[in-house]
Amino acid sequence: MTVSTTLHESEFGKAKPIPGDPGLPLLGYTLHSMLDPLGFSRKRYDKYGEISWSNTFGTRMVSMFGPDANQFVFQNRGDLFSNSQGWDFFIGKFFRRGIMLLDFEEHRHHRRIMQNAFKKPVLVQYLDEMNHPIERGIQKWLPQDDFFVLTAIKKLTLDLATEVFMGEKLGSEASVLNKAFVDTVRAGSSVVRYPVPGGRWSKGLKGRKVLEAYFMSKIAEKRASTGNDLFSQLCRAETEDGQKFSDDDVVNHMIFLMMAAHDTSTITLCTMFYHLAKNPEWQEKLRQESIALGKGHLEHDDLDKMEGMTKVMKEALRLCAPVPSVPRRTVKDVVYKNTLIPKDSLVVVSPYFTHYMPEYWKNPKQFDPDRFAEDRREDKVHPYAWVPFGGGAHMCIGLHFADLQVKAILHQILLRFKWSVDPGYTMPVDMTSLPVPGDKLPVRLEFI
Ligand code: HEM
Repeated sequence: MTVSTTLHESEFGKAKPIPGDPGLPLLGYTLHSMLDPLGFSRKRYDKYGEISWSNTFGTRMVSMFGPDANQFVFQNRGDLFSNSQGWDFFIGKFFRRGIMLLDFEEHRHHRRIMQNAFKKPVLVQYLDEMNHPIERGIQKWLPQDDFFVLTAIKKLTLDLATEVFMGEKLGSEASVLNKAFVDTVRAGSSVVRYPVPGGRWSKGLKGRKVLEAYFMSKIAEKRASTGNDLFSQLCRAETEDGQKFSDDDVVNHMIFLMMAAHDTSTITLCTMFYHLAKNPEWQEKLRQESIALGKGHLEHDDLDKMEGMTKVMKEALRLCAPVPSVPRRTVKDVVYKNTLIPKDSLVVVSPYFTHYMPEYWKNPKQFDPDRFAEDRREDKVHPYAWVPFGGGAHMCIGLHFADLQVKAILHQILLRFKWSVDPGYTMPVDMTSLPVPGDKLPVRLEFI
């Protein structure tokens, strides 16, 4: 692979411009990329190869496809790509100064502090704190023919976030916070991207203010507490040389973390639910695995024992990457495989597209968890072929948290319920924001 991190005279001379075309007047390829992102990306890849430009979302966007491109962008050797300038257009107003929107040395500094809130002993505590609220949540579920999985899982993960992240027992304050949080998250996908009264954008700005005021009002109490919730952990988090977060940092990181954790875990669980409904033999296999464990609540040491569940989770993350594409902006001229990406280009890599490349995956559209079995390990064909959590300096800090949360929830559900869909059913995926079941995924839910 001829990639370089610094632009030498000789490379600059030889480098070609990025191929591409603008698409329709005004709209460009916005509709294509929202309605059928996979088909659209495949056409671009077949026509132009790994890198091409188009007009999408009212701006010139450079798409980079495949594992080599993922590696180049995620590794970001030489600090070529800015995260903050990439994400800013989409979520900057609502999640400003969240860790994913920081760059380079400042980002590394914040990450070193935050890492302390995600170490193994802390994760063990999060899991302990989570099991009872999960049980309380799913005990309220009742067997029915049209059980909407997305609605139920969203509520469960949001309630968990309030308890495990904020340390709030559910009451009137929690529902105000939940609403503020939902409004803030929804605003990122507004079509009208300015504050029309009553519109998504202005609700998002209001929601952000409510969250800021709430977190700020609790800081002193949390700094003094010995609580196990993420909020207390961030207040206490400290590097070996004594670096800590300021009050503003804690507030910004909490608001970002709530968002990063909630939708992504919900999407993963919905995808697992769907494929386990379509493949009842896998559902039963996982149930037997959970029964064999012999306990109602999963503990941290059990995570690696859940072999079947691990494979199904990996396959769900492959089939539906919760963060389907990841933006960056070049802060200098960059040469990638002899193509010049000029400074200030909006660049997007696509875990979603990579996960469906037949060049790397056997029958990529098929649900086949055993592709992750030790004797196959299709994901090992390239270190950046399976990238639901990204890679490099900004790689998801919550990936182990996600693992334990998703598994702890699914374990309890499997022990209590079975679920199915009609054989002809196919779940529509709404890709206008993050990929969610377009029909909220109705299943037939029964007690086992
Ligand atoms: C299945 C669930 C999840 C998926 C698929 C996922 C995916 C991702 C991806 C792709 C990124 C990289 C974005 C980039 O490079 O610009 C990321 C970053 C991040 N994720 Fe996750 N995530 C998940 C769950 C979580 C959870 C549960 C948490 C917190 C508890 C979390 C916290 C974060 C944070 C803080 C970052 C930014 C890290 C940084 O910039 O240094 N994520 N996630």
